[in-house]
Amino acid sequence: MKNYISLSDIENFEQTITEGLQLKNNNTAANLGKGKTLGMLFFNPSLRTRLSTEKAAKLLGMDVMVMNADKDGWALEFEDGAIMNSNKAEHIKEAVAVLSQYCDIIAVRAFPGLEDRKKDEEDLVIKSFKKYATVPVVNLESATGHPLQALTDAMTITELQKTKRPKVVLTWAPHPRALPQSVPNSFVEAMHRMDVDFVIANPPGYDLNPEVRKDTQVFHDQDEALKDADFVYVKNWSSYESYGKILSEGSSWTFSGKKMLLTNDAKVLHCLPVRRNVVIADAVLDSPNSVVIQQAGNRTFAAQVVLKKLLENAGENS
Ligand SMILES: NCCC[C@H](NC(=O)CCC(=O)O)C(=O)O
Ligand SMILES: NC(=O)OP(=O)(O)O
Repeated sequence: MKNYISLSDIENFEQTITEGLQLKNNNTAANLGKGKTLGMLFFNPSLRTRLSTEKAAKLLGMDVMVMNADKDGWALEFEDGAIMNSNKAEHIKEAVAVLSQYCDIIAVRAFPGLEDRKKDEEDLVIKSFKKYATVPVVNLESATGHPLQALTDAMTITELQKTKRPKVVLTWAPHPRALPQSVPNSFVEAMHRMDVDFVIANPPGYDLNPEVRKDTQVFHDQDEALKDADFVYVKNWSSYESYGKILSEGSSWTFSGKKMLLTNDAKVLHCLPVRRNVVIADAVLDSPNSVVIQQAGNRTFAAQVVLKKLLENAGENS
């Protein structure tokens, strides 16, 4: 693996899931990253991604540098040929070229603006890092995807599945703020690469990008979709069609104890942070069906297997 920008950078998905779960039980790569540095740049807040990726790097023996690039760095210009006489002090070309000398792997978080669909779909920040970096680049959640989260989700389902082909439901839930489609996009991509019976439930107007969901069955009736589910992934996202908009409060879509009864005693996943009693009810989050803490724990090992593959590839090429 040269970079980890999207799930498609993983060649053998099943093998990667297995390797991630093996690392959880037995850290066989504790020295692989000795003398190497991971640099992480955050343009948005984070708890899990920041700390689990730092931990993963340290489990591989790497040094880690973290920067809140939105607050502490110079305002970056991304446009080619820009005349920089306004508020942007540094061009991405210099910034990334410099970072590539300090770091052996660069990881970046940059959420979408959710105002201009075309612009967000260009995923300019992460793509620019990839373009100008001379070292591998990792996506810590970009405008269109959150592939470290999706690998974690796939590992968690694999770890917990009791049947060969479980039913997995991705359901939309309400939220007071407009959120990215990045997490559901990458989760859909992950489910397409697993042997699962996968469906999506969301209100009308919230259908995800057709290029991502492909031929996945979409229910606009949540109760119908939840029937016999073995895993329910609850997540809010803003509208893709009416781009970035909140179309309805949709409180009837909150994942409650009553909704839980429609499922096959399903395990409930969420990437966190979760708004209690808006997205998922206390009765569910505080029940044994909720696996959100185990899921967040797996973030470390998803990050570890990705960093391991990037280090191995760099080692082969040096
Ligand atoms: N990576 C975890 C999710 C990050 C982001 N959630 C948020 O911004 C929630 C913040 C809030 O609840 O106000 C999202 O949905 O993509
Ligand atoms: N799930 C996730 O990415 O969490 P953070 O936003 O806290 O990193």
